[in-house]
Amino acid sequence: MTESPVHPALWPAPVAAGAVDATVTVPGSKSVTNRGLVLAALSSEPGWLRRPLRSRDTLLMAEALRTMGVGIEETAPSSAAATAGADGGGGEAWRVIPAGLHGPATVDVGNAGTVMRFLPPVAALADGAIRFDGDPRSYERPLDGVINALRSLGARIDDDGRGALPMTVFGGGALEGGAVEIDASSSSQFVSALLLSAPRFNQGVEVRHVGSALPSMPHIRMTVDMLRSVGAQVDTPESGGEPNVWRVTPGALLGRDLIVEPDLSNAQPFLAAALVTGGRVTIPDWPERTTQPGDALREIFTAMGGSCELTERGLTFTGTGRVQGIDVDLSEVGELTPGIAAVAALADSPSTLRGVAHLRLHETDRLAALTKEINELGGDVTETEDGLHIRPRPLHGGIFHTYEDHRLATAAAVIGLAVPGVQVENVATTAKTLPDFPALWTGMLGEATAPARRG
Ligand SMILES: O=C(O)C1=C[C@@H](OP(=O)(O)O)[C@@H](O)[C@H](O)C1
Ligand SMILES: C=C(OP(=O)(O)O)C(=O)O
Repeated sequence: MTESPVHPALWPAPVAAGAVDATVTVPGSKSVTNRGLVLAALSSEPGWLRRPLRSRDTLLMAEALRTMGVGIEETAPSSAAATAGADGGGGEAWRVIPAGLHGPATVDVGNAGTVMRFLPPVAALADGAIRFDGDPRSYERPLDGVINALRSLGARIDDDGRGALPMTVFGGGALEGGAVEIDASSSSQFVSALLLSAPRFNQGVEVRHVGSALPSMPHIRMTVDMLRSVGAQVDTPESGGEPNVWRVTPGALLGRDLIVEPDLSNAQPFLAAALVTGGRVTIPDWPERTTQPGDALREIFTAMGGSCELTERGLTFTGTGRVQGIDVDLSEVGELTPGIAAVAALADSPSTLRGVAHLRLHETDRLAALTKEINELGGDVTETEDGLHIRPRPLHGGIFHTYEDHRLATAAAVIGLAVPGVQVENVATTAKTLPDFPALWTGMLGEATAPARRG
């Protein structure tokens, strides 16, 4: 159904005139916003999401829930409330009003992993047929773990036999739930999907992961934390349970008032700008404690050549002007890989990025795309079985193709800071999670720059 948006235009990535020195306010987290929407929709009372991310992935989530009957109202804060920060900082808020979930409905997942994985369990609780469709790439992304688990928990689902989109969930108004085994080694989102809806299953759920290592564990912790914050009882391996087993007890969820944290993975290109230009970037509202994987950037980028400080102003990252390569296992924080690869391509020593074989099934095959695009600029990147080996080389300008992958586009912009003539194909694809990226980027570069320390 939905054709993915085509924006073939080339965006000339700006070269940094010197060391950046900027404060960049990053919009809300995709992962928190979409979990917040699902949990609020399943609650027994209305709730609020303040500073929600408004991007393609989150608007698709909101629209899908609306088509199943949930009320999601946009509220623009009064100017007085905005000044006082009463809405959590002056941004828009969403009021979510749960209602009886029903079909018939059609859900457009776009290419959002969170929408295609988190909503089938919600649809199984609805009354009526819910059809799921999306961008061509969504047909290729793994969904079998969710489909098979839901079938074994009592749902009726018609797909074309591949265990993938498009498909229809025939909701019966309730789902039995219970114990289920899944192999979630291709996406942690399978586990998150089952846990998020489980308080509403008659028997709750016991999810047992069987298979090779689970990626993106912080995202599962985010799911558990957010479930607990709306009153769900969750047992986890970390809380003394069995390894690889999560249990959710059935029960009503509370409506709550959630202020969405800035998206720390989307802070990555801006922090990378400080690193590669030997400058300084502050991200306001960086949380002191968070389950977001982007928090790991403090350690990873420090190891690559900088220092950071968390104060009441936010996180300030300061580059030294020297960028070192890194040997790092990114299995917990896979979505940071494109941005780290971009910095590694500009470093003064080789890097090995490991533990991210599952990135071949993300928005695009990220390992193949990064290898091809960096090498076409003169780089020396090879794919390994589970990651990338990057040997820095002097790079030159050229077209950087982005394969409708927001993180390929932001990675290209980072390289463009140091390499004249990089043209980013379809920079508008950043709208998946960061619609204002080009304006934020030029805004950052428009703030004071000091003579570059790099080189
Ligand atoms: O649950 C989430 O919000 C996410 C989980 C991760 O998915 P995978 O485990 O499929 O990598 C991550 O890469 C994605 O960007 C967001
Ligand atoms: C993998 C990602 O997204 P999705 O939620 O579509 O899986 C990502 O944002 O890097």
